[in-house]
Amino acid sequence: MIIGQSIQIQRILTFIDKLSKTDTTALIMGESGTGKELVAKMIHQKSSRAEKPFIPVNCAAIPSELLESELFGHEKGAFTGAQNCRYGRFELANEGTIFLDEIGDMPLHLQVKILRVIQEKTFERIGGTRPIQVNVRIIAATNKDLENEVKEGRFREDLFWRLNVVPVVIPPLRERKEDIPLLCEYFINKFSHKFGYSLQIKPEVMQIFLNYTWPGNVRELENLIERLYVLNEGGNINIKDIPERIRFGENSFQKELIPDDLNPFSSGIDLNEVLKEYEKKLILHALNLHGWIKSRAAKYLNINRTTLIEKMKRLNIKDNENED
Ligand SMILES: Nc1ncnc2c1ncn2[C@@H]1O[C@H](COP(=O)(O)OP(=O)(O)OP(=O)(O)O)[C@@H](O)[C@H]1O
Repeated sequence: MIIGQSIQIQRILTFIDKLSKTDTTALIMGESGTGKELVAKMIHQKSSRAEKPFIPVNCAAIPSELLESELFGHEKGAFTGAQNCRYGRFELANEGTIFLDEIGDMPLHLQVKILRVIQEKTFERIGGTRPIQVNVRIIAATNKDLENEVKEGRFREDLFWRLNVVPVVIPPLRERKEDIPLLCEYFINKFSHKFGYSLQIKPEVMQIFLNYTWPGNVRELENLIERLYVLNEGGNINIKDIPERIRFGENSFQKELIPDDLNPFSSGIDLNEVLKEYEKKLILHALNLHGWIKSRAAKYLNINRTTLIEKMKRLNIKDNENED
């Protein structure tokens, strides 16, 4: 089930409906963990091939020297150790769907064979001469910029255009934050069946989730909820239960970058947090420069003494006992 109320997810659901009524090749693009395999499975399950196999192949996880035999199989005696004839995944997926995950990592010589399967619906097993006919729908996915891979010569342009007939782009979770509460609810519900108890996320924790950038996308959120189930036997989830990486992730990263005004903040800026840190630095600088005499430091900063005291309290700057 694909969860999400964002416009982007609603649009993807419409795409899935349309794609499941046809037999065209589809290309799903998105960062790791955004749900590419889930979308591919859903297209298959809603299609007329639903009763037939859905065969996923992670092209990046299988060493390139094994990938060809994994995909296309081999004849008996095709190479040392090939004692029996072996069916490849294309044959196993016959009448169903093959999901070629991480297709951007597929070696060029295999891209040619894939192109031929798309165009002619035939291939040969390794060591074989007899063309084998298959009726397989191909859905491919990638987290790479395939157009760029084409430019760099690592991906065949003809295959790119063949795959890119109907591109589906799944945006990262940080670009559809309105899906986060729904996804939390969905995973809490899912794991409550497995663990036999439930969790509640406090609003301040949800705020942290909304501020975080989720580089591992939905998979990271799902893993976090499972982890919270393992470590907390039910009840409320408080801020202290959340790993520091998520609690302070972006902020601790930014703190290191503050001295350099023009640093490239690759994943966005929490302006209030950065300004607060910068203000604290300037106030500490002024206080140190003037021996922690607040009236002088305030004058140096061109603010009132009372404003300085107020700011020191807010920024948690401990007084150095030097009263003026
Ligand atoms: N919108 C969603 N609703 C419910 N579950 C989701 C959603 N998106 C992703 N998931 C879940 O998140 C996990 C990761 O999704 P999936 O494996 O489909 O991602 P992927 O993009 O194929 O990742 P990778 O590129 O690393 O292979 C899965 O458990 C999947 O069920």
